[in-house]
Amino acid sequence: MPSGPGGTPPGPPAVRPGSPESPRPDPAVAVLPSELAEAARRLFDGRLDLAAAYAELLATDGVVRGLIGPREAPRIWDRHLLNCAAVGELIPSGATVLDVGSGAGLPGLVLAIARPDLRVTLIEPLARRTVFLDEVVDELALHDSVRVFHGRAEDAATWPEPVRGDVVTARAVAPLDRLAAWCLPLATPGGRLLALKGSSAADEIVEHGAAVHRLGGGEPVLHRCGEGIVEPPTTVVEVVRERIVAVPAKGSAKKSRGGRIRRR
Ligand SMILES: C[S@@+](CC[C@H](N)C(=O)[O-])C[C@H]1O[C@@H](n2cnc3c(N)ncnc32)[C@H](O)[C@@H]1O
Repeated sequence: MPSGPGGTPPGPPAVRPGSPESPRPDPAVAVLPSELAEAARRLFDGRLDLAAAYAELLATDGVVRGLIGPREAPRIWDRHLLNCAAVGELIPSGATVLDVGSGAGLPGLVLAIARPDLRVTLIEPLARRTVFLDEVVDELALHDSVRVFHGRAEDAATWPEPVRGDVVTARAVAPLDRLAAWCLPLATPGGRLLALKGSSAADEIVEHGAAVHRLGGGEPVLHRCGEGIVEPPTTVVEVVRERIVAVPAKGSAKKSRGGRIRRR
């Protein structure tokens, strides 16, 4: 898979909402292609209808509102839903998952759909995106397992009410050193960062391994998820939070604006 900016996998390119590039697509564009049906059945099991409903929301409202590019709509299943769901094989049963930089819900909402045993928090600083995420949670009735945190990962880590997860996921958000700085403080001790990466994953491990270690992470491990199910398999860098290191004082990094979790 080609890499996006910062050595990340190519997330859906954003377009301006309401621009002429983003007319409302025909929902039929999100229909599951027959050649992917078996993979989708394996990954979503009894929740395939829910996955199809999310695919349609992404390919219609998600495009119209500029959350994903119009060219992504026909490849929602292979590049986005199946690619993200494959990561579930690295997540233990009943885990608490934080998805940093969820955007339109990738991979967090996909994992919540595929794995009803998980408790998922979607962390996203842009209001336009959290409004969409809240609406999808409503529409798909995922309230019991999904909550949306409106704010940056750095804010979630230092919030008075701890936001912590056994697993912290991130796709197309930042290079590995920055991800480790944002995500390791959100992992419970012994918990893990799972960074979905593109073809630069191995190079990033070499480049940022020392920084990851300084931030309390163990040696990064490269995984290929969904072998024999999705093509290409999803490349994931796993980092265990081995040590607790002090979080830099607020204000020493990028200025933070606080965050909130919408409660129901
Ligand atoms: C390229 S998008 C990827 C979205 C989604 N993960 C995907 O794969 O489609 C990067 C997302 O990271 C979010 N983001 C950027 N900095 C962040 C931070 N410090 N904490 C949490 N999210 C952040 C952005 O708002 C944006 O939604």
